Amino acid sequence: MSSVSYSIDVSESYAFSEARTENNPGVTLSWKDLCYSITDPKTNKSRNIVENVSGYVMPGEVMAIMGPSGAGKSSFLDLLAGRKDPKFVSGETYLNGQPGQIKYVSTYVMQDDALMGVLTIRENIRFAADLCFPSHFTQSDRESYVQNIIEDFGLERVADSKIGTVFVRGVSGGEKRRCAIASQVITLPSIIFLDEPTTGLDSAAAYNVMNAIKNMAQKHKLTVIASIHQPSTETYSLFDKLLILGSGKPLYFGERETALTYLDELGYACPAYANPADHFLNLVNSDFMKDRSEAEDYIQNFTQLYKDSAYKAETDSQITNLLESTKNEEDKISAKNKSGYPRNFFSQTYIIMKRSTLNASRNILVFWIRVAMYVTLALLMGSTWWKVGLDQKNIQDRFSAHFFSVAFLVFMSVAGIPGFLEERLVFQRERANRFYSVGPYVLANTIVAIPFVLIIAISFSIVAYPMIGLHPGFGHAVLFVLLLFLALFVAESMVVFVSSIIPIFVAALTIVAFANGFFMVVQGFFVRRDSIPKIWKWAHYIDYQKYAFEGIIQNDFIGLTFRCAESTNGTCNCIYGNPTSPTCTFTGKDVLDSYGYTEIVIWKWALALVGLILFFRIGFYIVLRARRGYQ
Ligand SMILES: Nc1ncnc2c1ncn2[C@@H]1O[C@H](COP(=O)(O)OP(=O)(O)OP(=O)(O)O)[C@@H](O)[C@H]1O
Repeated sequence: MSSVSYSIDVSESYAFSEARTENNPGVTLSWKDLCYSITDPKTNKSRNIVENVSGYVMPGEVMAIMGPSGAGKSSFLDLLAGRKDPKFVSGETYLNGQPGQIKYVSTYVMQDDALMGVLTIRENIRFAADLCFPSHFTQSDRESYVQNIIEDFGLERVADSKIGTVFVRGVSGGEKRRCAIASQVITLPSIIFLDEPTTGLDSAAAYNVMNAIKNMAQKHKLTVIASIHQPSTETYSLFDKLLILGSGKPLYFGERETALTYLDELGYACPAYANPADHFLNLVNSDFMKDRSEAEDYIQNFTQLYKDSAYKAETDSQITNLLESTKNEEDKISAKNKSGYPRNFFSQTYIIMKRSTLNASRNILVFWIRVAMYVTLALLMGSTWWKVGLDQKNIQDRFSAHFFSVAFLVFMSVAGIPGFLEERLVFQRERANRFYSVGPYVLANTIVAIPFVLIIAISFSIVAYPMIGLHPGFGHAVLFVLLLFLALFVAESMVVFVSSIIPIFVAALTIVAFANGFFMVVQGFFVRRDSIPKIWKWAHYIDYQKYAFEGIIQNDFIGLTFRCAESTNGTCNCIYGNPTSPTCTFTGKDVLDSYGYTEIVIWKWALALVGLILFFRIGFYIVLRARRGYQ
């Protein structure tokens, strides 16, 4: 094992806790009479979700919050971690016996594993390290930390295996969970909150996860609090302290080792060979009692027994001692709190960009299947509209080709939603744990999208443009690609904007598909522009597909000369331009004029598309900013 120590200078970073050296032995977390109440929307009355909970956990200890389903475990964990609206909270929380901002010294690990499936365990942890270690750490320092935490979590054997996606079978559920935890606690924050870290794992995997956490807590003097559903006997034996909740009330708080003695004293001795956690939880579970008032009395009885017990008195006196002993000390933890991130704006942006590029380029579903689909579509279009020609009868075919190119390309941008939602989860966790802020993330997301959207626009055009036989000349082809690129970029920006508001795949897909369908209707292709009803005119002017389509037809038609139809007796029949044209031809301008497309200026239309990109990207930023980090 590497000998690198974990001493970190907190003055430079907030994702970090203090260095746990001999002079700084971690943070004791204590809380007194914590309550959380909400206003019940049905009855409009106040309802206590957590009631008068007191306790403390020392550095190096692991505390488990246990209780039947609905007992208030997650609510209490959130409350302790400072994630509940202070309006609904009462009671006090202390860091080393003093009030302090818990978010600066803690990390909250949520239940679901927000990881990038196409990256390996090492890559996931390494990117987290890159983001939250201050810049004075060299690359090799960071690598040593990454290696250390991989070893601490027993992940060495699978460190270079991918997490796994729907296409690639990855590591096991337990390994994935350990990686998710490792990548969020790499900075060894003084306090770690874990929301049901073992849920969904078999008992062996659950034990491995908790054992890794326990070892880490002891080795680095971390204070760990975890909500746990139903631990096995082995996992239960790893806890130092227990908080048992029932209907939001404390039924026991104290050493894990004395919990069974307490039950014994009450006359509920744990049978030999029984799982102590199961025994305790079965005893305090009133869910299946038919009479609700009897169930409430049952829990109330346990609450009172605990309130009157020596264990409760001992806890209160310990908390008082803790507060007394630090009363006259300088407020060490709050003094170090200031806003800021471990890396500067540009480093954050660069690291997120690097990770997103790697993620997108390896993600078959997100990107390469889309490229393949666009190329296939280009081939289909090319063979259908093959060398569309310059005859009068082909005018409508040309319009349709342009409409379809824009419409289909932008419609398929919904394929980006699943990839974005996966990335968003990672963002949400990392932001909540103060790895980086919203600005760098939005900027990185925007920059990374550029080459990918460009590849799509080029790969489609390179096939479709010559096959259909659009306006000859390199400049025209480049303009075609540019307009398609801008339209696609607006569509991608709309996708991330909508998905950030409603991060649910089916809902985001429906809304984006609806918006795109609506924009097609008011674009001015199916219905002449001057026939669009007044009530939909506004939509026509904010319709990004209109600007792309009109720019593309201007680019294609202007400068081309078309042949009029000739009747069988040789007379010329021109429906565009001069009906009695002596050359029996008409120009592309004649066509556009006849449909009322007289005011198109390509650069202005391109600017309108850039404006819409900015609109959605700024909207995306505002939505993410408006949400609290953990929402
Ligand atoms: N914001 C809220 N509005 C209404 N009820 C709430 C709110 N938050 C929590 N509750 C209720 O409080 C109780 C405790 O919820 P909580 O999720 O904390 O329990 P839990 O012990 O973590 O449950 P589980 O083990 O099933 O996840 C539940 O009855 C829940 O419905």
